[in-house]
Amino acid sequence: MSGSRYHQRLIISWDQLHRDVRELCQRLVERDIKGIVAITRGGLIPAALIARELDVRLIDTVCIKSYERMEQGGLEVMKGVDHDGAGWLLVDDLVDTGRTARAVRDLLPKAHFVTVYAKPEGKPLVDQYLTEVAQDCWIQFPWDMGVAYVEPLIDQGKR
Ligand SMILES: O=P(O)(O)OC[C@H]1O[C@H](OP(=O)(O)OP(=O)(O)O)[C@H](O)[C@@H]1O
Ligand SMILES: O=c1[nH]c(=O)c2nc[nH]c2[nH]1
Ligand SMILES: [Mg+2]
Repeated sequence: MSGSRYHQRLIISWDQLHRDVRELCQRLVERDIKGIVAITRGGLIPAALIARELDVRLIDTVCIKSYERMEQGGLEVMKGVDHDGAGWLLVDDLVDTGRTARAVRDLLPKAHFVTVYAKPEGKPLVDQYLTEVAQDCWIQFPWDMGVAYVEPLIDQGKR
């Protein structure tokens, strides 16, 4: 993270993510949802979990390419949709600077836009989110991590 605008890291486990998405769903359960549009790729996982909780079978995608690791590059919409989002739930894992959200909002202005996590710069662009995270915090998602063996302290030459 040296030299980057991220100075903290928030590790999110699969279990934490699942609990967070379920909590977000508590606030969505009353809505009449035509279908879900997931913003690839990060939105695909919460979208699948939301679809299970709310019994939604119609799922579409908006395919966007923006970040390469922690660096934000040019934003490319690889696939859009042919409607304005009315009645649809638009789902992403997080909103950070809001650049992705702004581009997708233009494509689906009438969708109800939700993310699991939101940082201050991006949060005004979504209709609902569960947890606010500091702007300088990198959220480390479980699909970008793996379980690794940790050497006992006694064997690490700490004594
Ligand atoms: O608010 P922003 O600054 O635009 O950042 C948020 C976006 O960045 C991440 O996607 P990313 O572009 O890394 O692609 P991915 O979902 O395919 O991993 C995340 O899933 C959001 O879509
Ligand atoms: O995995 C991620 N964590 C983040 O905090 C983030 N911000 C933009 N894009 C991101 N991807
Ligand atoms: Mg994304």
